[in-house]
Amino acid sequence: MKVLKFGGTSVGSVDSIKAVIGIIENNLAKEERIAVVFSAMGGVTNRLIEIGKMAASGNKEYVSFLQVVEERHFAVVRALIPVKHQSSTFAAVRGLFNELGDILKGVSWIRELSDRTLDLIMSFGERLSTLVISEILMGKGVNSEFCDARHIIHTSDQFGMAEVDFAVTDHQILEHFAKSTALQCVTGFIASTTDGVTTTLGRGGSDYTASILAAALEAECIEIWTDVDGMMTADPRKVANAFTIPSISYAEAMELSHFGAKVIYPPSLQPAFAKNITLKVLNTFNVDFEGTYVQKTANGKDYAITGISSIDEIALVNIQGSGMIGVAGISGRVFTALSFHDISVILISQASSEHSICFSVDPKNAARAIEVLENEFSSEIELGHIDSVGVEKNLSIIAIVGEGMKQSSGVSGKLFSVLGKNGINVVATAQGSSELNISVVISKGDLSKALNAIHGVFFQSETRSLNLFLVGVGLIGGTLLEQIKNQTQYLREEKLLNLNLAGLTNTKKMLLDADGIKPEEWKARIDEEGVKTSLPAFVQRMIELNLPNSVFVDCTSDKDIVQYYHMLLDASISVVTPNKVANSGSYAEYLSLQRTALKRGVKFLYETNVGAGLPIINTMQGLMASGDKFLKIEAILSGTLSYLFNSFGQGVRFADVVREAKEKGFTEPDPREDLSGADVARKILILAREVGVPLEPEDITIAKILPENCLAAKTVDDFFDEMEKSDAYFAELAESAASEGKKLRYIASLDHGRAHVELKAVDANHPFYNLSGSDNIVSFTTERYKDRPLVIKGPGAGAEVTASGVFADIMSISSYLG
Ligand SMILES: NC(=O)C1=CN([C@@H]2O[C@H](COP(=O)(O)OP(=O)(O)OC[C@H]3O[C@@H](n4cnc5c(N)ncnc54)[C@H](O)[C@@H]3O)[C@@H](O)[C@H]2O)C=CC1
Ligand SMILES: N[C@@H](CC=O)C(=O)O
Ligand code: NA
Repeated sequence: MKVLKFGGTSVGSVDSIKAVIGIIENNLAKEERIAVVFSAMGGVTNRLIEIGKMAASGNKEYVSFLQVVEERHFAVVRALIPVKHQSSTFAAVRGLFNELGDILKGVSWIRELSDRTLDLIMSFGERLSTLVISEILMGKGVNSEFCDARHIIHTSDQFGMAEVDFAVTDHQILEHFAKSTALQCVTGFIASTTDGVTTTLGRGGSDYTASILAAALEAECIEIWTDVDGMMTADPRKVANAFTIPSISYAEAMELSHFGAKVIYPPSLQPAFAKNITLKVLNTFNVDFEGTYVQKTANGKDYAITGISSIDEIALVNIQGSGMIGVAGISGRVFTALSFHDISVILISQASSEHSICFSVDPKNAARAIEVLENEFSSEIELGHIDSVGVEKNLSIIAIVGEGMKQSSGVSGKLFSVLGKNGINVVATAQGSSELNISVVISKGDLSKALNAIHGVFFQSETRSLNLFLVGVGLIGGTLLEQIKNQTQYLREEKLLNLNLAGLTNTKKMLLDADGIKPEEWKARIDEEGVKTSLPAFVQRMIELNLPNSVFVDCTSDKDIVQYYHMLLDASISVVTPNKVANSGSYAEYLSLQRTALKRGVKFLYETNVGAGLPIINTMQGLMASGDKFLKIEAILSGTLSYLFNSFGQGVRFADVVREAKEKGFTEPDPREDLSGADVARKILILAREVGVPLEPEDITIAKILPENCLAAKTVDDFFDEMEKSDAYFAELAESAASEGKKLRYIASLDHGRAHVELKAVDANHPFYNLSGSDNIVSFTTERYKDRPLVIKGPGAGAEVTASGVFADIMSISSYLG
């Protein structure tokens, strides 16, 4: 025996009822013994309540509202019952509406709507839907019978939420089902007193009906047919990656539903749970989908938790005072007083200091809760033993639920760590000793971010998202987008990582889209949908979006962008950049960025500030962290200058090589920065700071490469003109080195806390002699690398290597965020 229950959406329209009939026929074809329970057509119960209230208030418009409800049922009859059988069904439906019309007329006369009358009015919803569907089945030749549950389920007269008399009910159900072999189409939600007065079963009432039937008939299974794919790991409207939980225990289902998951209402399934009856939650609109099995014990688990649930809005009440410490009975009084006033408590937390108790309630009860407690503890408050009672609003609760928590350690660590890394403050927390549920109270504004971030870390085999916001789509930014485009599939399939480009700006236009901008579409989309660029607005919008795992990528050489780094890091958004401006300003600025990132638990990564993609900064940070001491750094840090000195000479003009370097993407957006030595100075300054030497920009001595006329050039074009004029000067530079068998090298060094940059001619014995192309080289002499220095060498400029260095920083943030 199997009991099938179809909810309001499943019987809400002609099409959905067709699907329901198909499901029933399938079951019958398998020769399964089944019983079916129906809710009222979607929305009808609420409409009937509204109509009842209108009638009671003397509003005559209820009549036309009722006609609309009637027409909905007629439309189903017209569509799904063969014409020759329609008239009897029309007559029966009309009969019910006449009866309901009379009742409402009475209500409008006496202007009173008691709970008892309301139950009677509501009962028409299920009576109508069930009657119509049983007629449809009969029209299709199915041997079926309409069963008005008021004849078999008997209850107390607690209208609105009547209590079932199981002894009588079970007996009547067995008797009724023994009488007939026809398929029983049973009205959900409704029942009656032994005197035949109509009652209803409260929230989840139709599930309750199915559960009562299944328990009495000792069914093997209840199928709850609804409009979603079973119970999900999280609310899919809030977490796009949520997926169906294949198997869940009664206890877990109970916890999830307590915290807002609305697919089933487990308390109403208690009779079935008590008899270990399996429950399946299935989708009427996706019949072949497996759905969720709810059983006493769930089948093997793939994850440490089973699901995440939340309550969007709660208020947190806090009562505290030194007079509470060690005093027995305080919490007893708090909760007795609340329960006496019917205030339901959602979560309770008390620190072991006993100095305060906090609990959360529905915000609409918050003011009353305070009043109740202030009354209860008025004398303690007067004596100063209890400070006044406080309330905090605009909060949400998130609960992670799962029996698997019992066996695995580190679940709460993971929860709090992901919240911390996303800058989400935990206001209160509670874990029951059953270890089935850990709940956290957070600010309402962080709810969506928190749900997505938590879902990402606990359901890792589902794809996680990193949200990228890119500023500057020039050479490096553009190449980065190209690399991301080419890697999207690999990252998704192999690393289960979705790089979601959530925002993009160039100097003209900007575009933000939390759902993502495909890298291959960015140009077209920014053209069509972009709005005028404003960096403050971009940053503000990013912060407002409050997406989890957000990363700001600055691929500009903008000098004013730095001020936003602080704001971003402070909002727990990581920053990745090849732009050296932030790290080469004042030391105080450098330090403050480092500190803010640390404080907020996010990352500020800038590997490409020095040597482009070469692992220079990471290597230094690793050595520093593990306690090595830097004694000396010597380095060639300019790809552009390296290329120049490797290429010019013997008839090749200096200005032409500079042009080539620019075309190859080695130079700064303004090549004067490379040739003036400024770029190298910034880099050695950054390296000095990385090893703890607090230098300022003016502390670096820079040897000049260019003659005065070039340095004085006002524009980049003038600069090239001046270089052409200085050909003889450069030829002389190259020749004098070559004549001694030497090569020119622009070497930066840090020694005994002093940094300088000089132009040297080095011979073949010098370790920096053998370089080619845009090679950079750094040589670290440290306490651990004293006899032979640690050397890193390779191309230190260019679009591909720089963009891939930025990409690697982004990837390291993704691993950090887990
Ligand atoms: N080219 C290379 O080999 C390396 C470059 N870098 C650094 O990478 C950064 C980018 O360099 P490139 O891509 O070569 O420069 P680029 O000039 O080609 O690109 C920068 C882009 O940013 C845009 N931009 C500037 N300010 C902006 C703002 N406020 N809002 C929006 N967009 C803005 C510009 O219009 C330009 O399109 C620079 O900071 C550079 O120092 C670092 C390591 C190596
Ligand atoms: N312009 C720079 C690029 C890397 O920072 C260089 O030439 O090295
Ligand atoms: Na680097």
